[in-house]
Amino acid sequence: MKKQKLAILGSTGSIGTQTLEIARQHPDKFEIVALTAHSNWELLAEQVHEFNPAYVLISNEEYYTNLKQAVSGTKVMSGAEHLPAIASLPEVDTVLNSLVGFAGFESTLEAIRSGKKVALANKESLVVGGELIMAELVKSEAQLIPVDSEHSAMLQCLVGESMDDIEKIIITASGGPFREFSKEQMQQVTVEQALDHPNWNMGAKITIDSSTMMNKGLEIIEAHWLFDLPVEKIQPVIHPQSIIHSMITFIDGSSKAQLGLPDMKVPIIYALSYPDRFPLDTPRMNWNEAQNLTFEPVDFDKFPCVRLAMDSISKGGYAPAVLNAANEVAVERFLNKEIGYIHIPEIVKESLANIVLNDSLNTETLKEIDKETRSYAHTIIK
Ligand SMILES: NC(=O)C1=CN([C@@H]2O[C@H](COP(=O)(O)OP(=O)(O)OC[C@H]3O[C@@H](n4cnc5c(N)ncnc54)[C@H](OP(=O)(O)O)[C@@H]3O)[C@@H](O)[C@H]2O)C=CC1
Ligand SMILES: CC(=O)[C@@H](O)[C@H](O)COP(=O)(O)O
Ligand SMILES: [Mn+2]
Repeated sequence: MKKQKLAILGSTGSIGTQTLEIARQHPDKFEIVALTAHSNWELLAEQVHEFNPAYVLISNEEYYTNLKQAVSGTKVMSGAEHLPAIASLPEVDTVLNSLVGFAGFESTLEAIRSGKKVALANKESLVVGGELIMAELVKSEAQLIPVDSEHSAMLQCLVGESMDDIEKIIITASGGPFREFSKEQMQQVTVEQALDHPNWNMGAKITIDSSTMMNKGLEIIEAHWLFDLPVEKIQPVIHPQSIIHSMITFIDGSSKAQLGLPDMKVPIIYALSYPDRFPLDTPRMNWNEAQNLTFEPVDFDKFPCVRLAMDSISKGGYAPAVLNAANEVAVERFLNKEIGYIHIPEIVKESLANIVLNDSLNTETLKEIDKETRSYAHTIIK
């Protein structure tokens, strides 16, 4: 079998390193052509020594010299502006986009324009520019396969089904570390508490998003674009065990669910092997050990970010990009202990109310609105 040639954008992160674990298990199936990181040049250099890619890029130029001196036999590049070029390298079959935030958008777009198979972890790409990405997808031979666990579950439930038969998607949410907190307790939340996700070990930004449930809001927007469904047909439900990764209810009342331990290697390998499956050596569910699978409604009052995200997609245009940029700034400032936890939804709400652009959507104005919103959000914080 011909090896799948991979470019992993964000190879030093949580998803990137797990993708490399999969490549390590399957040296006969994957060849690593390109790796990128932002600042962690030491880990990137180790990855280069192990996987020997033809290209390596460090987006933070400060670390170019360190990286260049640490590796040989690989083309070393620096600067975030070159990420889309890595995503469209002619020798690459599959782009695994595990960058975090808006920084991943242009690479997704470019990978699709150049006809790649795109295994997409970077949900923010679809949040900010879903309309542009889906328009490019229909024009090219590219494939867009979600890595996000819920969307992978949806895709797996939809194999062999007709899209017309979907009544609704049930997107599950763990509820994060503050599921049982009162609104008063939420006022005192610390960074350490918010980074302590009950089920998943992930990068810092998505872990904070899970705690505010903005993650679920972003994922509803992601599902809206991936499966071409109105937001009203995507219902979030709290499932604290994170065993059911999502469900589809069909027009005859039947529902399908995809289950498994909370382990991102499963959706990652599914995206890489789709439409086939590759074996994966990872822990299995023990079905003899009884475990309760429970469900609760989402408390939209305690987690206002979910509604803000749903409203932003209903508003359309640039609103989701404003939501995303304000959230990225608020999360970063919270992680730096510069604002309180409860300020995160406030900053997003105020940005959405004040930044409006009615122009038709394109990449350049998307970049401008992202920049403008970031600057506005920092101003509110001041
Ligand atoms: N982790 C998970 O389990 C899941 C993650 N996702 C999504 O996948 C994406 C990646 O998440 P995760 O792996 O947790 O994130 P991490 O923070 O762990 O990793 C992010 C990666 O992107 C690089 N990076 C960070 N900032 C920039 C930037 N400005 N420009 C270019 N590269 C950058 C980092 O480099 P460096 O290490 O040098 O900083 C790192 O390689 C996110 O969109 C997230 O929402 C979705 C579902 C599950
Ligand atoms: C693993 C994954 O896909 C994350 O997006 C996960 O869903 C986060 O958990 P929450 O359900 O708490 O947002
Ligand atoms: Mn998810």
